[in-house]
Parts: sequence; C-alpha cells; structure tokens
Amino acid sequence: MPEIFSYPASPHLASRIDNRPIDFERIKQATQALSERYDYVLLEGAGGLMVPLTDDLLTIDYLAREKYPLIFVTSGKLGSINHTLLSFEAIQKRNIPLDTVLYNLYPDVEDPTIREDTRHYIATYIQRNFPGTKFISVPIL
Ligand SMILES: Nc1ncnc2c1ncn2[C@@H]1O[C@H](COP(=O)(O)OP(=O)(O)OP(=O)(O)O)[C@@H](O)[C@H]1O
Ligand SMILES: C[C@H](N)[C@@H](CCCCCC(=O)O)NC(=O)O
Repeated sequence: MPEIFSYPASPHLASRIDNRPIDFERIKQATQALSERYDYVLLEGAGGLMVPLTDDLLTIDYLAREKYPLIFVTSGKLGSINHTLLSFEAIQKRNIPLDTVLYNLYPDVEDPTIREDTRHYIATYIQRNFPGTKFISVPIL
C-alpha cells in the first residue's frame, strides 16, 4: 500500500482532500518489486471499475494502460446482473483480458433464489461471451 489517503472515498476525491496527487510511479515500483518476489501479484481496485483515480483517469483505464488482466468479483445481491454485465461491456470495449470472475456467495442473507439464478445467469453469459474466462464461486469463509 504505497499510497494511502485519509478520507474513505473515491481516490480522485481522497487525493484532492489530502491535497496530494496519487504517485502512480510509486505504485508501479511497488508492483514491480512484488512481481520480482512472487509468482502472482493481486492489485485490488478501490470500489468498481469506473471509479476515478484522478479527474481524468478511471480505474478501468489504468488497467487498460498497464495491460493488466482482470479478476472481477461479483455476487448474488439483487442488481448484480445489471452491474456485472455493464462492467463486462466496459471491459470488452477496452479489450481488457477477463481472466476470472469470482462469484462471492457472501453475505448469506441474500435471497437464495435470486443468488442461485444470478450465479447461473452470469456463468452462462461468460460461457457465451468470454470463452476462456474462469468462473469460480467463492464460499463463505
Ligand atoms: N466470502 C466471504 N466470506 C466471509 N466473509 C466475507 C466474504 N467476502 C466478504 N466478506 C466480508 O465482507 C467484508 C467486505 O468484503 P470486501 O472487502 O470483499 O468488500 P468490498 O466490496 O471489496 O468492499 P470495499 O470496496 O469497501 O473494500 C470483508 O472484510 C469480510 O469481512
Ligand atoms: C471507501 C470505499 N470502501 C472504497 C472506495 C469506493 C469509491 C466509490 C466511488 C463511487 O463509485 O461513487 N474503497 C476501497 O474499495 O478500498
């Protein structure tokens, strides 16, 4: 975590509140250092794909610029189909490789009928539109 800000909000706002621009070079160097030590390095985005990192750079465009493959996390909450398929549209438009979709079964309080249908719908959509993308359900730990 080479870049931490004080206010829990979108990065573009958090950095404005702290009056400190995000140092992308520091993030790049930290990622490179980890890549030299480990086989895999996971970078977690703050919020969703369209979250602004700066007033001119969205998280999804940072991914595209750095040519990172994407692991997309979704869930069975009502509204997830819409949110997930809109994200897929944005991913396809930028030719970002969609390596894996993780379907988070947490929280358990969601409607199991909706959660199971959402899981099936998204898994089927990926088979049809993203051949080669892995779909993995994440159990409640
Ligand atoms: N599969 C799971 N099993 C058990 N607990 C979970 C699971 N997934 C998420 N949680 C719980 O929910 C919390 C929030 O999950 P997570 O950090 O994935 O949310 P998020 O959408 O990334 O939130 P934020 O964008 O604020 O980081 C976790 O800290 C954990 O306590
Ligand atoms: C503070 C939140 N928890 C999150 C940032 C979410 C920004 C959302 C911006 C938006 O979509 O309106 N941070 C994070 O995922 O580390």
